[in-house]
Amino acid sequence: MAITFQHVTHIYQADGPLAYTGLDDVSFTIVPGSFTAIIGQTGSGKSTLVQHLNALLKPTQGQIQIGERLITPESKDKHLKPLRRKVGMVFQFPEAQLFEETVLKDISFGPQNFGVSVSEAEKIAREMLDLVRLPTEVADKSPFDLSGGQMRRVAIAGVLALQPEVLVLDEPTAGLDPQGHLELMELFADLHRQGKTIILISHQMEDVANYSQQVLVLEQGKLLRDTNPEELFSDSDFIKKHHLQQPESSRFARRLAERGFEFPSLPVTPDQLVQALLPQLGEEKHG
Ligand SMILES: Nc1ncnc2c1ncn2[C@@H]1O[C@H](COP(=O)(O)OP(=O)(O)OP(=O)(O)O)[C@@H](O)[C@H]1O
Repeated sequence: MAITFQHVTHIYQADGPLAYTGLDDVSFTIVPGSFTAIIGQTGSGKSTLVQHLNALLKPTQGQIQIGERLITPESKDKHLKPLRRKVGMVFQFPEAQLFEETVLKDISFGPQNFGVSVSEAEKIAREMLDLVRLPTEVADKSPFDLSGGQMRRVAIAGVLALQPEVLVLDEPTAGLDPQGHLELMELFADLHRQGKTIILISHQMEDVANYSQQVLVLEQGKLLRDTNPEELFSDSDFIKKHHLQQPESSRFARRLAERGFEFPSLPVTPDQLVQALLPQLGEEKHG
């Protein structure tokens, strides 16, 4: 399912004295099956942008094509259920939205809400537990008796239970320890390999470098760059000017090697990596 924003502007409280432009004339396309990172300083419009992906917010101007569905400022709130099923949203700290008395009931709530029978929904829920790598024993526990990382997996399993084509993740690893962080990122990478479109809001440039194929850089509601990690992190001036960080180079360098780039022997500093890559990027672009 492709997603295309065409000149999308979103103004909060557009008719009042406190009108504020959250997104400003933003255009881009996300192709099916891609892994897109959305980055930018706090308040740059990342959450505003992703809330348009399942029409929680609608554009004030412009339009958005999400698969077959066109969302315009005039779109009504009716018939959005199919879209909301196709685009799964994992908000920040999703475990705060757990509410059922058992893990199984929590995960099967979504499918049941979409008309799936209780037994079928529970079957899906068990499959999702496996998918997010939680042991089957947790099914009958209260979600509130689990660790923070496990609770988050339950919440993500609840979103995945609707079998969305697109998974939107708003800082999904915030507050997790490094191991929990890595395990979740690897889970998203697996889902991506299985064909899901992944859209990730992240402040962690390491993840942007290691997992994404497309990077959208926002600043004050404007789309500054629609690029890829190789080009983005090769542009030291842009990185400095917009207060972004260079990722640690070693894993990123390995990833570049897989794509046929040559790089200096490890370990390398980000600057050495950039110097080694710049000419090669030029060659890739032009020939
Ligand atoms: N409901 C709202 N009403 C008015 N302004 C809002 C509303 N929601 C967000 N904003 C403003 O829109 C701008 C973009 O907010 P948004 O939450 O999209 O940023 P963000 O990039 O996701 O930030 P963060 O990294 O802190 O989550 C901010 O200046 C914010 O204060």
